[in-house]
Amino acid sequence: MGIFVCRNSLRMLNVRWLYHRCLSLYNSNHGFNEAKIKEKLAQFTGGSVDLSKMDNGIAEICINNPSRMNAFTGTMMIELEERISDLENWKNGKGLIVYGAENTFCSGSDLNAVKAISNPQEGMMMCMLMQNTLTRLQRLPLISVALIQGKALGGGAELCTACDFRLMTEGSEIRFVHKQMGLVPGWGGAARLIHLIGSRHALKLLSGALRVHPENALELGLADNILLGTEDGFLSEAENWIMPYIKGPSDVSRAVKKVIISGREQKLEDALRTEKEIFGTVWGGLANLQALAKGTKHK
Ligand SMILES: CCCC(=O)SCCNC(=O)CCNC(=O)[C@H](O)C(C)(C)COP(=O)(O)OP(=O)(O)OC[C@H]1O[C@@H](n2cnc3c(N)ncnc32)[C@H](O)[C@@H]1OP(=O)(O)O
Repeated sequence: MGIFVCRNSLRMLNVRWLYHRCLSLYNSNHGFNEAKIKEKLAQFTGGSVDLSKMDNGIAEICINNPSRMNAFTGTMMIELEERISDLENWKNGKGLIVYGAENTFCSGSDLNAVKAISNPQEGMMMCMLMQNTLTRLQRLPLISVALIQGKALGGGAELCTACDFRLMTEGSEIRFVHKQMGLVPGWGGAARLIHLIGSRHALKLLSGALRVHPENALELGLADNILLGTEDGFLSEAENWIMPYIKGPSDVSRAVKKVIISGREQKLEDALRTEKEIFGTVWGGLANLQALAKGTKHK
């Protein structure tokens, strides 16, 4: 009996380890040394990444470093990874809102940290850590929304592309300022932007470091809505906006997000097979049986 329990726990651990390897892009095979770059980043302190999970199945991540326009210090990059890990293990979650403290989104990476790790090796490690984290954010079985107030600059612009939807408030802007810093996006923002708006528009935004205002973002398909309320009401407006998409039981809502992830990321045949597997998790499930028993109509 003891051996059976032990074997089972080992299998579960193995499955979880494999699951995390699949969700992440880089591991030691790619020359990525997570412990080493985290040790380095831990030297650049300040700010925090705060997570709150609510009973209605919506979580909020607050990028919190207002004295530097919510720029990501080293410790904040580490914390973001920890918060995403936490959300990966939150089995009742349905939605996620990512926003910045004090009415501005995020001004990218902390320039003090950038200066101190400007050698290419460490820059690449930081880039791999952030790509891993943002890819895992994008692959969460939660419907995610970036609430953009004020400015989303550089890495902040990249962060917002890792969410499923973007809501912008009046006067806000998304701007890939990398070129003006002698850089290109490194947190996966260019690849995601091309998926969102196509390579022609993406090229304009990156090569011109253009400011994208809400109306323009709507036209491009980069933003999904413009919020017109007041500063203290934007978070609840974002919650209301996401509600219709996360209505109903969490297993069904999470299954919907999972079929979208596989359809987006896999080749058609693989995506079809994955869709079948996910279908099998909801077919004959409680929500399915209840809908059948009620004789649900869709008038
Ligand atoms: C792969 C990732 C690539 C990247 O993310 S590279 C970083 C890209 N971001 C930037 O270059 C942003 C540089 N900052 C700016 O352009 C301006 O500060 C910004 C955000 C337009 C705000 O302008 P203002 O409203 O006039 O405010 P301000 O300049 O006085 O800023 C207030 C305080 O925040 C600081 N701050 C803003 N962005 C920062 C950053 N990324 N890293 C470190 N500190 C940053 C700024 O230095 C100022 O601090 P202080 O009050 O002078 O002590």
